[in-house]
Amino acid sequence: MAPRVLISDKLSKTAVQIFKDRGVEVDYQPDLGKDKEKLLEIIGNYDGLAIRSNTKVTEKVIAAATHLRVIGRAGIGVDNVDIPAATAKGIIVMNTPFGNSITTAEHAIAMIFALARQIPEANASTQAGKWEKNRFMGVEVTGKTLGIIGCGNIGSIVADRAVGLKMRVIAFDPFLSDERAVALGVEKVELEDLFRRSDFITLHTPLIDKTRGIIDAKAIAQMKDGVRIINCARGGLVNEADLAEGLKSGKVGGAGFDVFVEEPATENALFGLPNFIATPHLGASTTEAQENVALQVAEQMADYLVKGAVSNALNMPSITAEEAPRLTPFVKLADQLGSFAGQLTETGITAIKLEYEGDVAALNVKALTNAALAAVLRPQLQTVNMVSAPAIARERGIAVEEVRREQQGAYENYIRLTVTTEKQERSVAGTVFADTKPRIIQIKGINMEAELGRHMLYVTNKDKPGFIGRFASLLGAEGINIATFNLGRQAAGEDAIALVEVDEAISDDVIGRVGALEGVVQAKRLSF
Ligand SMILES: NC(=O)c1ccc[n+]([C@@H]2O[C@H](COP(=O)([O-])OP(=O)(O)OC[C@H]3O[C@@H](n4cnc5c(N)ncnc54)[C@H](O)[C@@H]3O)[C@@H](O)[C@H]2O)c1
Ligand SMILES: O=C(O)CC[C@@H](O)C(=O)O
Repeated sequence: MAPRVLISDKLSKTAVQIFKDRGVEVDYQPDLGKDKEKLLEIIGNYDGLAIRSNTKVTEKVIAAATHLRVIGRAGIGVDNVDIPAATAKGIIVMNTPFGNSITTAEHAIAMIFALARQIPEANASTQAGKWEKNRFMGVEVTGKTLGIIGCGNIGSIVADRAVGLKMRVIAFDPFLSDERAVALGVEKVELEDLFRRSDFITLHTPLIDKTRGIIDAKAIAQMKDGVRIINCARGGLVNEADLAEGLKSGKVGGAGFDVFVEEPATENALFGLPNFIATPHLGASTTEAQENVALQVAEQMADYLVKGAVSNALNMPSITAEEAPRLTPFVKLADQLGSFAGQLTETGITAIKLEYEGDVAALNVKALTNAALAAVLRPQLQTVNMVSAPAIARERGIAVEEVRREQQGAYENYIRLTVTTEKQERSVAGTVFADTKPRIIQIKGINMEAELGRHMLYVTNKDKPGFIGRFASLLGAEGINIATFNLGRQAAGEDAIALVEVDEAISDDVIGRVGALEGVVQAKRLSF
């Protein structure tokens, strides 16, 4: 029977034709993304789901998707897809990482000009018959400083265009190498410096814990009077209430937003404020970009459903059909080791080393290394996948080393991942037992044996009596159920580690209070 794909958001008709040409049945329902109940009702009938951003692929949708094998995002951001839930169910999530980057960068540049010359307000006033020539005094962009927060795909294209406009371009991106900054013609700066020096600030990061509210009242206070702020990346990067205050007081001279905390944004505190320009998440909406992403997503999904070929997957490496059964548990282990280290890494990575020992060293470790690299980089780079990870690591000046030792040590097979940053070296090791379940067996040289669950808490502390009681009481008082509790320590009284699985995600408040417990050195929430 031919595989069936549901397209639940508005996609170029090119996608429909490509699916058909490649032997895939296709059901095009462009407004279904808005109808959550209907989606839940019918999703069980499909092998593939092609989406843009209107369809929210929640845990509930995935639970109802009894036959789903692949979700294809015609675009970049996959924050509308519960990737861990999809991964747990073996559903591949793919995106089209580059198809709309130029278009989105152009939207940001359009916002810069629209703000500099107040084009939307001048247009409305002129068409209202007012001819207010003196009201709309603009500024030139030539010679002005543009601060780019997040210099990845889109940020780099914005930089290139802005350099062409004779702007002075500075960028804050903790993962931007000095060499890449030089190649782009941008000056790499610290965030405070960027706030202090920029005439225009444009955001191009994913929305992650580190970037949520990266522009808030404190940041705005450090900026130049009259600064203009552009957000064509994700709602939530800028605190909307704080920006509203900035616009009202005149501290912020204007803001151009394509994305909002709540979308669709039909009401918002920013609407109607002086020199505030809004577009309804149009960053990717050009004929060219929509053709690109529709064509690419349909090709990728059809190739997977018909031939089993995997490309641009965010949760799966490229593996041939023959290798799959033996490699799969090790891919999962490599992904867990990388994800563990990546979530704990907060500064620029300089090197990543993978050591394979025992049986695993004889396998196609390339796929495993790629899986680990993608997982290490994923918290910072939304678009990274197993295919793109090695190139991105190279581009960012990260040295990747692979070591194989086929003789066995204490374990039949063993993978150790070491991440070196500008500040420290962190290693984590794991194995796969006969039950094919990956286990973490060593963190920072401390032995333990733990299975990783969806919601984990990682605590490092001084090994002193009383810690476990205080910790468990705090979680108990919050009604947080502990699923597994794994401990390890260097030696009595020295550094100790607790790796704890809990049944639900832990709030910022609770994680802060765990961190403040006596004896705790670090407390971090991790999700897998
Ligand atoms: N408006 C739209 O329609 C539209 C279209 C496409 C993409 N987007 C969004 O644009 C954003 C950028 O996309 P991209 O393709 O350039 O992604 P990318 O992954 O190529 O680049 C993101 C960059 O952010 C950097 N970064 C990560 N953490 C950071 C931090 N704490 N501070 C500063 N920089 C940090 C990364 O190092 C990376 O260079 C994403 O949020 C994406 O979802 C929006
Ligand atoms: O599909 C769209 O219109 C938006 C896409 C954009 O947000 C993305 O992340 O690619």
